[in-house]
Amino acid sequence: MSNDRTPRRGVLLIVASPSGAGKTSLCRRLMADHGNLELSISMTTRGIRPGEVADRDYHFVSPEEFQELIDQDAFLEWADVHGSRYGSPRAPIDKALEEGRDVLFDIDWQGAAQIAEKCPEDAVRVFILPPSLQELRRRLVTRSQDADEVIERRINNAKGEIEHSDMFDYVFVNDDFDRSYSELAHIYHAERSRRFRNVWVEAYRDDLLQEDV
Ligand SMILES: Nc1nc2c(ncn2[C@@H]2O[C@H](COP(=O)(O)OP(=O)(O)O)[C@@H](O)[C@H]2O)c(=O)[nH]1
Ligand SMILES: Nc1ncnc2c1ncn2[C@@H]1O[C@H](COP(=O)(O)OP(=O)(O)O)[C@@H](O)[C@H]1O
Repeated sequence: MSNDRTPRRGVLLIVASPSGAGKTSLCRRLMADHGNLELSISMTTRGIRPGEVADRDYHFVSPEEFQELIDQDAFLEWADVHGSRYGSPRAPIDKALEEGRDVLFDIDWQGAAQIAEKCPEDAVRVFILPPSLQELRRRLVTRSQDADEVIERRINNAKGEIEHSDMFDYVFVNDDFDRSYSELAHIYHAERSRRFRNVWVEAYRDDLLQEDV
């Protein structure tokens, strides 16, 4: 019997939340724990923050470069968020899927909707809620990477984003970090195990049925 677990159909795991609810921290840990999961590194026109690394956290580009990429149809999805443009480059996603890997997206509800429409079977949408808006503010202030007016803008946008949580497949509250991480990891594991993604199972099952006992 072969132990080869390919071919398989990859998961497009989309994690969204209002800014500050904790999606980046949860996604980083999920990536660290799962070698087969690749983070989709977005392009953005926003400026780099202290502590961020270009091409690790985002590909930082000018508005003109971003527009050129739209014209070339280089994005699986893109959207205007908090006054900047963000998009998921298509090529690395296609490559990861071809190689049997899963792809993780830290994107907003607009991007989640576009991917779910284009790839309805592969997309799994997870929305993370904050324990309260007051706690959201506290986390944004504690993260201390944004100017005061940027934080206010993000808090003002939070309700609009939370309103869209009803289009997501899974929703949970990020109160205790470890408990929330376990919830996210369980969702990923269950989705990864779905039969239709594990294309190899069919041949494996046939081998089992033909085995002499
Ligand atoms: N549609 C879309 N949204 C993105 C993409 N990359 C990031 N975002 C979203 O843009 C918003 C702002 O992201 P960011 O500037 O990193 O701020 P943060 O959420 O406070 O860490 C968040 O909701 C991200 O999930 C992308 O490629 N496409
Ligand atoms: N469960 C949690 N409890 C307390 N603080 C948290 C929790 N999850 C994340 N944080 C902190 O909140 C801040 C915002 O988290 P981050 O992951 O950057 O959010 P987002 O990517 O959604 O904007 C960070 O300083 C992070 O360490």
